[in-house]
Amino acid sequence: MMNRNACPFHTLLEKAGLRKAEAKMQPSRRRLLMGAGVLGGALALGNATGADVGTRPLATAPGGQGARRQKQPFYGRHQAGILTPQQASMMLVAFDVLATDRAELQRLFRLLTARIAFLTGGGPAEQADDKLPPPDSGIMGPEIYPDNLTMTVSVGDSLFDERYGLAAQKPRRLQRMTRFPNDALDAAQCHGDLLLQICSNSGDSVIHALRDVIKHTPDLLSVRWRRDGFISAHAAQSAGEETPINLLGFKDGTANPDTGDDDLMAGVVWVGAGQDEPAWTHGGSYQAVRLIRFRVEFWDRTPLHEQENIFGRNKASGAPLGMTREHDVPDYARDPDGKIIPLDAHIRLANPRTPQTQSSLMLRRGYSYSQGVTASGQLDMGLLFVCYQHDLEKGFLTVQKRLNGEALEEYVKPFGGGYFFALPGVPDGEHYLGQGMFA
Ligand SMILES: C=CC1=C(C)c2cc3[nH]c(cc4nc(cc5[nH]c(cc1n2)c(C)c5CCC(=O)O)C(CCC(=O)O)=C4C)c(C)c3C=C
Ligand SMILES: [Fe+2]
Repeated sequence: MMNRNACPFHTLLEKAGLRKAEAKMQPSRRRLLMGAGVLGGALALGNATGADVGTRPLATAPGGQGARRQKQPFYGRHQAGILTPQQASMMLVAFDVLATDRAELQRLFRLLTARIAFLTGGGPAEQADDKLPPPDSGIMGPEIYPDNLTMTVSVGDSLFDERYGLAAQKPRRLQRMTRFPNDALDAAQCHGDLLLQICSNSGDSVIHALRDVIKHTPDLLSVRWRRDGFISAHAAQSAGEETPINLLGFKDGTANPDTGDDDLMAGVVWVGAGQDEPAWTHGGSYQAVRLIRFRVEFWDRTPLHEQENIFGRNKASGAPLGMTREHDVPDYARDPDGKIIPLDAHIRLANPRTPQTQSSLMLRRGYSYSQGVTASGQLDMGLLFVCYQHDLEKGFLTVQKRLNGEALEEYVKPFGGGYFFALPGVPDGEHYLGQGMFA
């Protein structure tokens, strides 16, 4: 077999960051283990560089009280919840904005900033006169624990219509999601002026955070659609070291770019000065959300080798077909006819790993969903696909076009979602989310 290190093609890919996740795996696992010994229960992680705390692995995998005290700093150059290692519970909630003018919209963003800063930091639940409705729902008791909560705010293309005079400030690639050939979009579960991605160690903190926001914004926000998601508690507690398994039984997230590599994140995830985008967008990211139902009954009757050929990976280990370890890197140049990994395998279409397709990299942060049964009596479960990229067209749209017609389509049905722009972070307590839009 050819020595990969001597191969100029691999050297190029490595330079381009494609193999860095693998290279970084060992030190990051070592830090995790060291941290577990030193810190015991997890505590707040610093954000000294101003970068998203997710660029550093969580120091430990706490349970009980430790987990409830785990905190993701709110202030920084980027919002939390993007590079942050995936927490166990998530909710996507899309809103229509009811603000009647620009000043009211600014009030909304100030209010959201204040609530998120409080909820993610924790503290005593607000009390009031018992003749008034309690300010807090009370579902977490008298003390609000941070519980590793992140609340990531994104805006949709419709926020930049005529209502608030923001058209000139619209991120250049932000657009309304349109139908792909395999989609069956339900209008009631698509789009939104504003999207909140709420993630936490537990479902009750996620619900508490949602109820808090709704309680504070009755005249400013109206829920448009909502979905709850989860990954296994075990994968979540590993702080990014163990890849979650999706509801088709495959590890999902293996080949994500390394969130600990700041240069790579600057090129893949964050909008920056090198792009033809309004200055206020720098530090933000394009977010594509797709609600995808799985035909699990049909999938569970599909032979294993067919399932594995559809993804191009071994089901148990997550390794690319023909390889042994999950983070082994497929070598498509050595398999030009798809004898080992079929040419229409999901991973091969999604990322052909050529220098030309390097520009379509993205960071995926998907969650499973499961809720009852469909009208036709099938299990209603699937994937809340979420990905972040610095350019929606080069990232999600290009990859989705390559995936159109893939073998996996027989088993999945996208029915909702939308495209959003995740706002840049809030540098300090003097600023608020989205402030740059109003400059
Ligand atoms: C447009 C982007 C993508 C959509 C939509 C998408 C849907 C989708 N994916 C899975 C399951 C897996 N995806 C995997 C890898 C993978 N998927 C995308 C993009 C989209 N997937 C990318 C860019 C990649 C990485 C490819 C690579 O770099 O090699 C995998 C393999 C493991 C992994 O790397 O995560 C699985 C499994 C489902 C079920 C799904 C729903 C339609
Ligand atoms: Fe995928």
